[in-house]
Amino acid sequence: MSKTAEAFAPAKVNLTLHVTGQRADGYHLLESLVVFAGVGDRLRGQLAPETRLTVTGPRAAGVPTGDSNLVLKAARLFRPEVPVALTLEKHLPAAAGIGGGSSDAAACLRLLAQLGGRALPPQAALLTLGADVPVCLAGDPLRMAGIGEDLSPVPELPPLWLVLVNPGVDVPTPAVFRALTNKTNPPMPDVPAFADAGAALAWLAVQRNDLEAPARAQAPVIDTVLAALAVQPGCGLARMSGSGATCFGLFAEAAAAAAAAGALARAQPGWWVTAAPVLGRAPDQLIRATT
Ligand SMILES: C[C@@](CO)(OP(=O)(O)O)[C@H](O)COP(=O)(O)OP(=O)(O)OC[C@H]1O[C@@H](n2ccc(N)nc2=O)[C@H](O)[C@@H]1O
Ligand SMILES: Nc1ncnc2c1ncn2[C@@H]1O[C@H](COP(=O)(O)OP(=O)(O)O)[C@@H](O)[C@H]1O
Repeated sequence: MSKTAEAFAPAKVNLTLHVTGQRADGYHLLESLVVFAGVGDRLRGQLAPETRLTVTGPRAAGVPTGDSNLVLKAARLFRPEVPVALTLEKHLPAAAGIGGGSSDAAACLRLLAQLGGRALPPQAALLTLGADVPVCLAGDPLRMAGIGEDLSPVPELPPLWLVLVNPGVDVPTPAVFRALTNKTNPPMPDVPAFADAGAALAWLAVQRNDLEAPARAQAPVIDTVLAALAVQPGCGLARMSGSGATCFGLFAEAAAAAAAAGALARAQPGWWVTAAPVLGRAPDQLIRATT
């Protein structure tokens, strides 16, 4: 039987996202505290005569299955090729500010490195897939700067839980960056070591997501989502992730997060709502050989 492996592609969440400048090529300079959630897509692979991709799962609709899928773009970075039959099980909404495609690409790189016994491609190659791919490949809570290539460690975070909410509107990333009027906003201070979840929430509350205002202007339902999250018992912070439209509530208690997710799902059956822990440092848990 040929070798198989499975990789988890967790949702990426920008707990903060400060836009501090713009490069000559138009890309924006960011400073972001990035974490990963215990909810995500799954990618399974088996060595095969040639590379092919099947997309399944509850959020498969609308995800490209051909060459524009970031999984196939990632697979193509291996030269010579590692031919593999891939099944991507989509659980995350696409184009939603939680890096679904970037995290899938990172999962594919881990999977092919494992199955083919190869080294991971260099960082310059990763950036050709997307600015979020290096942080997704690292898979750790990190401070992200530059356009996404400059990653540095942060002190271990206290246990925290997320409620992720996507109202089902599309806000394309380039359009949100284009609509941002002030490109030079104050930087994000160094992330301190937090004594507990309360200290982390207090620090995060005075940081920002600079893309929230332009995204809200394009999709006013984001205001409704943020307001609905903020009033949930135990919600310490409600903010948008990335370029939206997914927003998160941050909680110190798992039970409060689960209760909030239940209440929001009942009140808004058309929204994608899920509760999940913030993952700690354990990128090796993101891949496992299945034979
Ligand atoms: C905004 C962020 C924050 O983590 O997240 P998402 O909203 O995508 O999840 C990312 O920087 C997005 O990363 P990613 O989605 O990989 O972006 P890319 O495909 O490289 O770029 C899409 C487009 O966004 C704009 N872009 C992206 C990154 C950046 N630092 N500056 C930009 O101006 C550019 O217009 C680019 O053409
Ligand atoms: N595996 C994939 N999953 C989701 N979207 C993908 C994938 N491959 C390519 N795409 C395309 O990438 C775009 C960005 O998707 P995604 O990474 O989920 O969003 P975001 O950058 O907002 O976090 C989508 O418009 C989608 O068409």
